[in-house]
Amino acid sequence: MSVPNHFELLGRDGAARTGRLTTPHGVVRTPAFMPVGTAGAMKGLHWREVRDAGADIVLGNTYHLMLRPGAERIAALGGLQRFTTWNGPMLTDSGGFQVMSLAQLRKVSEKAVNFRSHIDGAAIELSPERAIEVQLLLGSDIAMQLDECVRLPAERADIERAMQLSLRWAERCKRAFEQAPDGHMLFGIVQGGDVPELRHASARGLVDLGFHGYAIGGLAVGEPQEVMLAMIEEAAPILPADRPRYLMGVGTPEDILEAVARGIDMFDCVMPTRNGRHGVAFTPFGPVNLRNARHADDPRPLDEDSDWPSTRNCSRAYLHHLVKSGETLGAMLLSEINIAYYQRLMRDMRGAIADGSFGTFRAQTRAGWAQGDI
Ligand SMILES: CO[C@@H]1O[C@H](CNc2nc3cc4c(=O)[nH]c(N)nc4cc3[nH]2)[C@@H](O)[C@H]1O
Repeated sequence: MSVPNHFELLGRDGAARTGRLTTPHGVVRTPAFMPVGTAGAMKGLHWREVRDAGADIVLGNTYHLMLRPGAERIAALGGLQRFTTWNGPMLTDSGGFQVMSLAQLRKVSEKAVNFRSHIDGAAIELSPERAIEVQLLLGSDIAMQLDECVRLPAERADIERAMQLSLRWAERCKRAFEQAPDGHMLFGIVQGGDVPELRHASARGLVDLGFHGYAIGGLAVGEPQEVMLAMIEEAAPILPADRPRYLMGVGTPEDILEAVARGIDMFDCVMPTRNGRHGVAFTPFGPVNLRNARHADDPRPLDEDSDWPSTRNCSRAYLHHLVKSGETLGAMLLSEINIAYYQRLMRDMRGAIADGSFGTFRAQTRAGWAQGDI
């Protein structure tokens, strides 16, 4: 039985693509950046700011939400969209990655991953079937398979073991997802570390199973950018051209630009909000650290040409003062400024791909970042 396709390719420019992904809660324009609302909130922002900044879809995490407030409780309260009042498309990660990075005393077996909650030490078992059950209870529009993500560098034998386990878990997730309501999607996740032939085997195995979309995982885990980009080049051409491709956990504006140039459609990363909370703004001329004393008397805004009010109106001196004073408003303003910058980058890439000028856009954008902040 073929898997329904909710993705429509609208244009291509080289390997770069622009399209539309239709979900039960709305349409997602691609290339798309998904702000990360891990535990059902976007740190430092109201949902209306996330929406106004141009985000079509946000990400939530199974691991966090199943531990607190609990998947059954969110289902009883109407599902994640109603519970959070975001009310738009949502993608949920399956928990595989968070278990590896957050849980204590975790043990991976064929059956499941067993761990103790980092919140209260409760013993938890997360199987492929439970990971799907949780995401169906949350009601996310796009669910992710349960997988095992190996941090790099790693031994080839361990990368291969985790890749093969993830493929077997992909099949179990696909079976468990058969009861999902119409329109909801399940993405497989390509593993294989930094080993090309393991990336090929993983991608081919997932395509043989058939998914609504395909994520490339096991990256943005400490490897150099050139390794990440090389693994995209190994995996992307094997994935169906008419289905969405999602690079998990990525990344900086440059990572995203270069991944779009290699055929990636969807991204998520904590960087815009995390760096915002640490006083760093993303701009067309590269990152600007507002903690730096050089901003103390600077009346200029971060970018007078920006269409985002805070970026165009707040002086660097004010942002520097807020950050140095530890005012909450500093973290809030820089988080919205960064989310708005990422969404503007995605919007500009969609336009450049649509009119065949992505190559020029890529060169001009990189030149702006290289110029640095003056
Ligand atoms: C380097 O910065 C740290 O790393 C994270 C971003 N990097 C990342 N790589 C990921 C890989 C996977 C994967 O293989 N599978 C599943 N299911 N989810 C994933 C989620 C991922 N996120 C940030 O959260 C930050 O803490």
